[in-house]
Amino acid sequence: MLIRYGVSTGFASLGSVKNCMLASSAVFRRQQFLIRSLGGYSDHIEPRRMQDIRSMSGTTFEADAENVMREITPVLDPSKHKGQAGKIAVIGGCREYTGAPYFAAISALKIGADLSHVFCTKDAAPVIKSYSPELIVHPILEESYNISGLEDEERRCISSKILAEVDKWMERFDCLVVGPGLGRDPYLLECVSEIMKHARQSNVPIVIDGDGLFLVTNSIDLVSGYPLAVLTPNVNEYKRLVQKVLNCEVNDRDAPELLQSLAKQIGGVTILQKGKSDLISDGEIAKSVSIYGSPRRCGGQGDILSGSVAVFLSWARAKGKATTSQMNPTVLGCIAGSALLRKAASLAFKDKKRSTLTTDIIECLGRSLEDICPAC
Ligand SMILES: NC(=O)C1=CN([C@@H]2O[C@H](COP(=O)(O)OP(=O)(O)OC[C@H]3O[C@@H](n4cnc5c(N)ncnc54)[C@H](OP(=O)(O)O)[C@@H]3O)[C@@H](O)[C@H]2O)[C@@H](O)CC1
Ligand SMILES: Nc1ncnc2c1ncn2[C@@H]1O[C@H](COP(=O)(O)OP(=O)(O)OP(=O)(O)O)[C@@H](O)[C@H]1O
Ligand SMILES: [Mg+2]
Repeated sequence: MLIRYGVSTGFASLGSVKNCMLASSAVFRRQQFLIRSLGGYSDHIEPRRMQDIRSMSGTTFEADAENVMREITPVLDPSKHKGQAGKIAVIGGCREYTGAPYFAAISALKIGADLSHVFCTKDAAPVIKSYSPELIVHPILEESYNISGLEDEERRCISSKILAEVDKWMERFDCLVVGPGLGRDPYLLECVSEIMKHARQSNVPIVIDGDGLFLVTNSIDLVSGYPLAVLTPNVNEYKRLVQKVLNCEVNDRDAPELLQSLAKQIGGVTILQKGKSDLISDGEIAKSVSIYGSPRRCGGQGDILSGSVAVFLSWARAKGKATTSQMNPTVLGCIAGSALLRKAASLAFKDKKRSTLTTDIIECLGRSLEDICPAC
């Protein structure tokens, strides 16, 4: 028997700035949100799903993260060749920040990607290389201070050389991570905008974090309507994004609804809102990951997350329709990346307590994944 559920299926209105400000009926909005979260596109809802919807009104959208990981993590098959488990590129690393791109890139390898590249500024490259021989580091990006005094034509020439260098590799990458330790130099960000446009033309997924979010918040067209874009904002980055796109303030009461409407408003990108619980939405469904992590808030954990999401998203895409959950691969990647980081942080904290650092968490990534998906 089908029950007529008297609400419109359209969630688009929630995405509008107007609705954000005129949030008059919390109950009505929650009903709409819950329907979408269950993947409901019809206005006919079966009784069991109605019950599900009611039971979810305590905002329990917890993802079955371990099953997601099991489903998308590839088996270690001797017939596979180098590269098939993932080729990731991090665009980040400048004079100030060398740790962040390293954390993202090395995390991708520790989880199981085969190759991890870093495209950074010339100053940052020797430092990042010295952290690890495993990373392939391209010293190609330029900041304004390095090209000051050059004519516009010469600057344009340098930009096109940078772009050509990244393009040589682009088609080979399974995912880009844009932003960890990128800095905010205007000339550098202009080049990175072009790199993102090329990635988009080549259908390469892009995880955007840190200063990449600063860039995207001010140039939302770079990601708008691109379903392979994943934004991973922390508290500050999320506030800035909401203010810019929805023209309203963040309010904890309707957090999942607001997130969902933000993702929808940016044309169906996936957003992983980091916090005490990580909330994930692609504008259609919303999930949370609340596995206990660590009370240590040392810098760099978001960088691990961006590298992890890139790997899991690549794996989820490679699985294609073979996953039973029917969820968007970008959402699956976010769920798995968030859960793994939290597990690793919890393991590291057990051992190191107050002295837990990001490098300790990275050392626990392998063991955390092994507990859920044994290699053999
Ligand atoms: N080792 C490295 O190389 C690392 C480099 N990194 C790179 O740095 C770049 C800038 O990224 P970001 O995260 O520092 O900038 P942003 O989000 O503006 O925060 C700035 C300030 O906001 C505050 N604040 C933060 N969280 C908050 C919260 N939950 N709730 C409340 N307040 C909060 C806090 O300020 P405070 O508490 O001091 O006032 C914080 O200091 C970017 O490229 C990134 O990748 C990092 O990845 C770390 C490791
Ligand atoms: N209050 C919290 N309690 C538990 N876990 C948290 C909390 N805040 C963040 N996290 C976890 O830490 C991860 C990184 O989030 P965080 O907000 O530190 O990112 P970030 O500020 O971008 O980090 P980074 O220092 O790398 O830039 C999140 O995925 C989340 O799982
Ligand atoms: Mg960050």
